[in-house]
Amino acid sequence: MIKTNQLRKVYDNGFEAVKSLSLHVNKGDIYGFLGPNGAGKTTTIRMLIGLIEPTSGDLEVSNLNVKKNKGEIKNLIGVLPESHGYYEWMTGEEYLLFFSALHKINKQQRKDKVTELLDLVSLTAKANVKVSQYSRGMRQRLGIARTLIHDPEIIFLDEPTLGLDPQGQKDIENILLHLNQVKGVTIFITSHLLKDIEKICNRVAIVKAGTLIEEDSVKGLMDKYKKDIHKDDLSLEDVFFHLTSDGKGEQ
Ligand SMILES: Nc1ncnc2c1ncn2[C@@H]1O[C@H](COP(=O)(O)OP(=O)(O)OP(=O)(O)O)[C@@H](O)[C@H]1O
Repeated sequence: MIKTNQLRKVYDNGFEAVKSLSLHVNKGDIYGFLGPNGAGKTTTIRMLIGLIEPTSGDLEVSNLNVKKNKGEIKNLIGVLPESHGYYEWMTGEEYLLFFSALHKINKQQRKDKVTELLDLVSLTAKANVKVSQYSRGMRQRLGIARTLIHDPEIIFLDEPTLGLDPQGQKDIENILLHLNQVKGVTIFITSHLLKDIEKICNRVAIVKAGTLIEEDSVKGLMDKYKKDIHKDDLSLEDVFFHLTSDGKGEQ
């Protein structure tokens, strides 16, 4: 579903944020893309969605070369960036109707689609309330609904639970599990909340300083490292720290 081969990004100031990254995301995965701050996660997502050009390397999304098929890929993916603005003066329903029009969804189908999505993210009761009055959790759920307006095959979510309380985090997790299991959407997600990632992801990649350290199923990683980390009830977080901490902070 997503394939990168020796993907590399050197920014204009000469900083190499992503170094020879080869990733494989399968159809139907909930794929956790993990790494400390500054590891290159957002940079990688921006290349995968065609927002910035890689310096070198190949990347495919849905069997299409991203560099050559930007227009087509836009129709196949949904994106929730790390920080994004809302049109505060619109109601939740108006906001989704606006984006369904941008995606050129048939006029008759727009209202039905928006009603379905508001229900999916539990915002039906708030459909006619202005976004300016939404809590952070409601905004994130509305953002997820927005990514789904054109029925994408894959969604990219950059820290969707950032700043949410435990209930807000759980709500997002439940929506993502439903989308994946019932609708078959492939999900590429970054998060620093490793306990949640462990619960919902089937596969993960761990990156550090732009380099891939591991890519495996959650169970595969646990099995691989349990002999090195002597701990009962080993968690993904333990494996993450084992692989990424060297006493140094962000570089
Ligand atoms: N436009 C840019 N020009 C130069 N360097 C950049 C640019 N954007 C990001 N970087 C640097 O590239 C590195 C990777 O940044 P990126 O945002 O991709 O990391 P991240 O893994 O998403 O981090 P976080 O977990 O903090 O969101 C960082 O050191 C960052 O400062």
